[in-house]
Amino acid sequence: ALEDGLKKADADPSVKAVMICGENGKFSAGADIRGFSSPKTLGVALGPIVSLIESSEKPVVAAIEGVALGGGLEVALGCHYRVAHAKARMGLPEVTIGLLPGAEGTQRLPRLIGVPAALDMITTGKHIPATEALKLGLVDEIVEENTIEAAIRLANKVIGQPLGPRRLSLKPVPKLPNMEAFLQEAQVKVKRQARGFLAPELCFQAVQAATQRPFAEGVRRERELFQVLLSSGQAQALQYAFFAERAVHRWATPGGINLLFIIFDSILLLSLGLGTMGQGIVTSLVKANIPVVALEQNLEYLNKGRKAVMVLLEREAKKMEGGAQKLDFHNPARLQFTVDFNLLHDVDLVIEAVFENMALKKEIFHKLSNICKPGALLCTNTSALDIDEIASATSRPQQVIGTHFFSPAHVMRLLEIIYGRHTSPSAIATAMQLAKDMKKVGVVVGNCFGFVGNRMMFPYVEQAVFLLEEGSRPEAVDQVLEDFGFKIGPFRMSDLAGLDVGWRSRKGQGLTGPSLPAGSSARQRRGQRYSPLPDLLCERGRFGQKTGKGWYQYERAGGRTATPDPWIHGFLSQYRDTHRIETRYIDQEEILERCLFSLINEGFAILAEGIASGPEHLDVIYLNGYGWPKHRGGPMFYASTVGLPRVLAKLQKYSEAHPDVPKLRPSAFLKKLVAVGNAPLKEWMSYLSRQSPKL
Ligand SMILES: CCC/C=C/C(=O)SCCNC(=O)CCNC(=O)[C@H](O)C(C)(C)COP(=O)([O-])OP(=O)([O-])OC[C@H]1O[C@@H](n2cnc3c(N)ncnc32)[C@H](O)[C@@H]1OP(=O)([O-])[O-]
Repeated sequence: ALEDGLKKADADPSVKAVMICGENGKFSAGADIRGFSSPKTLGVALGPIVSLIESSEKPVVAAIEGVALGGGLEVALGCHYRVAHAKARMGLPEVTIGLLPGAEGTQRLPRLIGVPAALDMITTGKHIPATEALKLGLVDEIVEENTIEAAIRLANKVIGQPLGPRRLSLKPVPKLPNMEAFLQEAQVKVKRQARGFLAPELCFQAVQAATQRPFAEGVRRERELFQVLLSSGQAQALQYAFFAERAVHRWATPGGINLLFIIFDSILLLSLGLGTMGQGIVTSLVKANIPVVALEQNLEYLNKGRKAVMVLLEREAKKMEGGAQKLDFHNPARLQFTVDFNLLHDVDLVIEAVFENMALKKEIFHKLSNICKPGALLCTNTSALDIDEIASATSRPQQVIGTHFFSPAHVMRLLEIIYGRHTSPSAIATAMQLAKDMKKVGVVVGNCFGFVGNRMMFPYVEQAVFLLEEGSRPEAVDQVLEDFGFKIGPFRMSDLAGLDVGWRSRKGQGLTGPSLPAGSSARQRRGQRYSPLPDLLCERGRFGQKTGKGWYQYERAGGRTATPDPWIHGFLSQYRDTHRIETRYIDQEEILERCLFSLINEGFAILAEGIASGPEHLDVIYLNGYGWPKHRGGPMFYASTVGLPRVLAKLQKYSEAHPDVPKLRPSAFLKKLVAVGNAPLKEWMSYLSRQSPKL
């Protein structure tokens, strides 16, 4: 249609100028991402149209409203002028779906805004607001009112003016005094951050080509690189992740009720507890423009919490400077701090964020149930505690719901929304809407120990520790998982989070500490293999970064640079001697498979139990809350690419070698999927009996 329209306009002498706009207040979100899974190469098809626009003998003006993303922005780059609405956003997000801007965008953008800004946009895929686009020279004008009228006004004004200087393909790439050095440094940075993810590096190479070759040759290079990415497998993983993230918005209750939208105009939200988690939650709420009251039990904690929240908010306000949105946190109508429990009477929604202690949480929920107005929703921030037990302390269990935020809560996008036995559909819908307003990815999951994310993490960490017992070292295990694409391996992660957290929980479960029955075997609990290694480290005060020592050593307490610790190596070999464990060499394949396949195995058990609605939900949780490398699509998608028969065979092998580790025993659901012939991921759920789904 675009091509036809342009040709008609060119051929019609009464047409003096052309304006291109989108429908319904959106310019374009780019190519249909679903189209990339077909072998057709859309980039090759769109590039010539962009060239056609640029070569028009009549001025072409883009009227950008809403979004101009990917191929949409590339179309706008072919236009001679660009007018944007002040609220519009622009970007070349192809990198985030494993591709590059393949419609000549990698060649035109650096010519328009210079190499540093173009590289930044193309290798990160970030969306920028119109105000920033104006500063960069990406658009010629921004308007507050009717963008289309403004674009037509501009088109009329420029009729007759020479178009040569407006054709980006004819412009040289702006020179930098130190282009070579700049590119070298940029490439190192891109490589370091990519960790095996191809698209950012190939995006870099395409922009580099723009600096080294004439336009037409640069375009050829861009197409070659695009084809490499299209067939890399990574693009498929990222495109799967894009749709998986949207699929988690669709959920249903056992009765089949699916409520998507609950609109709240003004909610007064109370965040209870101002520790690290509470501080992050309050910051996120303020950023989402939701009026919030932060409550603490005494003035000392309140003042400490308030100070920390203010620091976070000042930092966020700085980041948002120049943007359309302003943070309004000095206004007491938007954010107030209090120790007055009476304010509970008026709030619509409470997020309790005190520390993980069932007795304390129940006491608070009993109090909330008595004080809060009848419709108020009561959320508990917990990473493992039983929602039903917490709800049992109230007279309104249908309004109690778990909201598992991830630390730091103002940064991490994931929000596990945990549905108890009595939670109502509207409570779930409200929590999902809250997640959306907070720009988080809400995933509805059932109630079980550790919910989805942590429950899958337990066997992964367990295997990592067993591997140490058998002969590996923390840095060797971490290296394998970091090479796979995780930002940090399990031991670095454990040092960061604090070993004492798990220790407290194990003591609470009677797995270690004073409540452990006398005469318990050192390496067995309840008939299963158990490793006391993390407990032994904690007993020696090695809590990780906070104490300067954990699985690694650090420069000081609170230090962040992990160095392998000879003490740990000696301790491990002594431990193996004590327990008569023969040290063996463990190769990278075994490390990777035991850690990942045990985690995936748990995922199959979770699906079979109806704790999550589908594999996409598990993947979204891992991609947004656990640092799973995006270009591998999430653990369940990864399992489907490895092939379920292989995952099963390996689990069987490791399970035979370690019969006292139940988490290595292949789940019945995995076996069934293999038995029916390695079913594709989108069909998995159809093989489950729908007798008693929790979700
Ligand atoms: C090589 C050739 C050159 C071109 C390359 C490209 O352009 S690559 C592309 C470069 N472009 C991008 O990467 C942009 C990707 N898109 C976005 O970033 C966001 O969707 C948004 C900012 C446009 C709107 O955010 P929002 O929070 O307001 O809404 P929302 O996110 O919930 O989406 C609503 C519905 O639209 C759907 N859908 C959206 N876009 C696409 C698409 N391109 N395709 C297909 N579908 C798409 C989405 O799945 C959802 O469907 P559902 O679940 O209702 O059935």
